[in-house]
Amino acid sequence: MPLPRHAYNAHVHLRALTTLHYRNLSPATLDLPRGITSIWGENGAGKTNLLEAAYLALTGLTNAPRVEQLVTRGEREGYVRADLHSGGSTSILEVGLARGRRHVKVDGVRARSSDLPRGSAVWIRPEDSDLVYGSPSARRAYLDALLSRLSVRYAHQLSRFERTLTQRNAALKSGETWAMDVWDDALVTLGSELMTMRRRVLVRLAELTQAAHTQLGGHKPLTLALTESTTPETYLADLAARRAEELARGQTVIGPHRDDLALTLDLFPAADFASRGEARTVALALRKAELDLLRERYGENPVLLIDDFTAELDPNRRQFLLDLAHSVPQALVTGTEHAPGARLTLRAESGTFMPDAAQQPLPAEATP
Ligand SMILES: Nc1ncnc2c1ncn2[C@@H]1O[C@H](COP(=O)(O)OP(=O)(O)OP(=O)(O)O)[C@@H](O)[C@H]1O
Repeated sequence: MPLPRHAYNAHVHLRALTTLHYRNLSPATLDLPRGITSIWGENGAGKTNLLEAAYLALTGLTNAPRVEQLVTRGEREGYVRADLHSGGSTSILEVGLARGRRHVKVDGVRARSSDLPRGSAVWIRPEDSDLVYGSPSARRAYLDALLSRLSVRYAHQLSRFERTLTQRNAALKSGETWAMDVWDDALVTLGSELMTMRRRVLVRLAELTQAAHTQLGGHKPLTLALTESTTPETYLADLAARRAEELARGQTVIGPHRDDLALTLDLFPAADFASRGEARTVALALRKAELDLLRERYGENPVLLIDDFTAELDPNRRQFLLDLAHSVPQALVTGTEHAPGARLTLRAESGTFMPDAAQQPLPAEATP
């Protein structure tokens, strides 16, 4: 079923993306129209790097384990900048990468990563199947990242929880239990709030994921549920009951850091039983739900970043991706061939992106 075009009026428009010393990308500013920008080229040309740079500049987020990896080898510092039109005005979002850290500015003023508009982009990647096949930590990371983008409070409480957990684990390892009640109280307060917020979001996330799964032609019933190691109501008592085990293992064995987002297909755990195609369909449904939740939360359409639509061999799923790209006001779509219906087509080659003369551009749309 084709998706409605431009279901929401308000949207963000990434007008230009600048990169300097970012991975293999040549320093450049790319002017980007609304509609689909197709970026195509051979393996290793830098297509993923460009989407990663756009995601970082828009949201302040990265999947890279270390910031150093983002800086061009041999350089000391890197930089990305997004000229973002949203809500009638244009903001300049800048992320500097230096000494292993991200340095953020919004309109020239120093800011925190959390000040960037976290609902401004959704990134769909071939690796998303790891959400289904990977360990619980991959699904927890998806849930935590999504909730952190929906709620500044969640992001804040999550980082406080993680700090408290580290300190509590250190106390367990050293056997210094004299302050354990203090750690327990802090952990339970923070962890219970995280669990409650996860439960609340899960209801809508499940509805939206199931709807997208059906749209994608997934035939088996899909369910999403939280597998919880404890509950807000029993957390404190459960910690006390597990104290001896925790001391023996030197770590906190229950809490939201141990929970999972259980995905079942036809009542069987998708992680163990889904076929490769079924897993890909579930992963795409989760990303579509992320897009829907972000636009419900912020009332704006995020910029959609689709990495390697050509990796999608199933015709239904490939069409779904292209329909999705057409259903939002702006999408950057990479692949080893060009995406049909693009307003701008860029040929990627060794970290450079040149307008593709062979592709007839569509007429530009008026911008406010
Ligand atoms: N920090 C870095 N400095 C320089 N080059 C890097 C850095 N990090 C990654 N690269 C290189 O960037 C190149 C392009 O990677 P990228 O994943 O963007 O390619 P791609 O066009 O998406 O390819 P594919 O179609 O295979 O996914 C790779 O050859 C990689 O080695």
